[in-house]
Amino acid sequence: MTDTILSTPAFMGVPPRIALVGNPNCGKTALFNALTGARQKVANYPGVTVERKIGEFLSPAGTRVQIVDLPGTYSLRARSPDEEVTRDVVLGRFQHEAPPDVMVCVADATNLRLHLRLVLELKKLGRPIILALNMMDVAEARGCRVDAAALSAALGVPVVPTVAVRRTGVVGLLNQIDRSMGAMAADLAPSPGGSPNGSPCGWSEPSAHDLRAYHREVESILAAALRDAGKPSLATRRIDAALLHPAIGLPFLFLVLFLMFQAVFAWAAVPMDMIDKGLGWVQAAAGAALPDGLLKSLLTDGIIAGVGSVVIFLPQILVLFFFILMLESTGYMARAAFLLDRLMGGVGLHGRAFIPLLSSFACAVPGIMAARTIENRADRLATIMIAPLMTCSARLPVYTLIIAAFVPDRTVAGGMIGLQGLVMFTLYAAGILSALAAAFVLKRTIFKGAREPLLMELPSYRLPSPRDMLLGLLERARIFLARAGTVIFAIMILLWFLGSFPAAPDGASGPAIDHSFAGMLGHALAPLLAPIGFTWQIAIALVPGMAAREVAVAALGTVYALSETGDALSGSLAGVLAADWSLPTALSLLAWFVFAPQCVSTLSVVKRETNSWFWMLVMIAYMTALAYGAAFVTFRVSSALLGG
Ligand SMILES: Nc1nc2c(ncn2[C@@H]2O[C@H](COP(=O)(O)OP(=O)(O)OP(=O)(O)O)[C@@H](O)[C@H]2O)c(=O)[nH]1
Ligand SMILES: [Mg+2]
Repeated sequence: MTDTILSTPAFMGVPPRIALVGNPNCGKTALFNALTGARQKVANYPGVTVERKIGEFLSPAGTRVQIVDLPGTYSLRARSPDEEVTRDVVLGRFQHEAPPDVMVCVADATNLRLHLRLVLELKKLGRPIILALNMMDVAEARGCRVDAAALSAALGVPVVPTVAVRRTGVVGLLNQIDRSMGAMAADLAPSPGGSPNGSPCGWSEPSAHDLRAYHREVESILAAALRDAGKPSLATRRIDAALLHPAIGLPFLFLVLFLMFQAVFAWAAVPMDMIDKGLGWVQAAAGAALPDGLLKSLLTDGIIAGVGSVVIFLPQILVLFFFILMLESTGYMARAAFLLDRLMGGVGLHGRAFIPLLSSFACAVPGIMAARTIENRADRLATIMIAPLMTCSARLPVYTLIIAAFVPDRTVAGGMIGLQGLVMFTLYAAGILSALAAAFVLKRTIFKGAREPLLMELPSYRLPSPRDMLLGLLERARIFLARAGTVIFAIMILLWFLGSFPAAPDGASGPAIDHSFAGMLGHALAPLLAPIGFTWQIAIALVPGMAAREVAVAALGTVYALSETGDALSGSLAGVLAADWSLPTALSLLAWFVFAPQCVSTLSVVKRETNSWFWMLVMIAYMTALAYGAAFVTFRVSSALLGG
């Protein structure tokens, strides 16, 4: 059989392609990761995967197989952009790609009544199908018993039980994939004319009548194969009785979010201090070991001061992601969406907008992409336009740096609440409230439309696996450090160059950076930013800050290191800022960062997802106006109050 696969014309040159198709949250991506060793995002709410992801594996028969992970969908009657991706890939309409050779339908064994309907819809396409009966561990625990052989006979497709998160059944699935490809190749050999690789013609959206017919067919299949339906999870019901309770639900959610910001400060303090000391030591050692000159300046002022000022925030990023990963993997995320549905509706947003917005706390790019799960275009655009107002993790270093420099580290409310954490919480709240306000305005002006109800499956609660949490955090650390080591590193060298050349003329007074290219740029921009209280050093830092938010911090590190007239940077960057800026300037810069248009990657993903330059330009314009206005008001009001 192996040989037939390898020598079959259909597979010559191109590897055979397999697609994972199924309802949302049934474990497709977990299975994809188990098969390919990839680390695609797996989380416990519907709508995690919103684009197609491609991987590869070697089948037991030695065939290199390409596998496509797809967004979850309930039917091929796609309604939202993520579902359209799945429909188009399955039907072979996606970017002129041939349809997959074999489809692996993934179904949640505990919810077959819902999941089998899609299997029937796919079967109608007349192409090879394998059913992966996933979540068998959960089914077993709930006393739900499915007879896989009877199910296979009733459905007419091979069935393989799996537990994707534990890789159970993966070998069985691989063998079945080989068998299905072998059978396909054997079918092909005698009649090369009837290519199953051609696009399946004759697909039409199932009508209401078809859907009813599928429903009846599912019932008769279940009658044959479901031995015991089992009981729904009691734990999930009990937890929901408390956490979705009208009086407890919202306060609990706010408590969780509040704790998250307190923890970002409290838990991260010690490791950050250690990194700070370590960096100081490295900087001093490098300074002492190297002779004065360009190399020493590049290393200590450019690289260590710049990149180091970003790396120090790693612990905070990890604490933030620890909370986000917990919310996502336990299943609480989908509950939070329901709890906030009323609030979202109040400003005209769709309930589904909650997950894109919460994801934007990590980064606006995946947040904006998650808006693909929203069917209505006006609702989707409104969500995309406000997503960058949520405070992304790259802004965390900027906030922390300024807070550390200007907000005293003490507790308020009788020692219960850290003041720095409270200020951080306020900044996040400012972002959230302004996003809601912007949505309110947008939905009443540009994106008018009736509000649609939120329909979303609530997943069962799950205990996050410590291993997955650890891997998830390591992945975040890797991404963060890789950025510090590549983008930020490169920009710092460039900035160091621009800040060091041309050198100051003989006999000039003041720091050399005043006479450099960067200094010229800063001084040129300064009049524009003077009304909002920014110094020329801030003006320099804002420009590379467009590449990535945290670069602004690194840039301040380098600019101030080069501005020092004495030896190397004395004391921490926060200390230098505290001495150089007035409090109104610091507050004004915080206000700027709450609203200012995001990094280049965010803007380009807005362009891609809306498929228009127009919305990207609108975003830049409205956010810049907001940022300038907010910084102006903050600077003027605080200057007046503080008599500055
Ligand atoms: N207990 C158990 N949990 C599973 C199994 N497979 C997946 N999960 C969990 O189910 C949740 C959903 O898994 P995903 O792989 O993200 O599901 P998906 O089908 O890709 O979801 P979408 O991308 O939203 O369509 C995650 O919390 C997984 O850890 C399984 O076999 N057993
Ligand atoms: Mg997925």
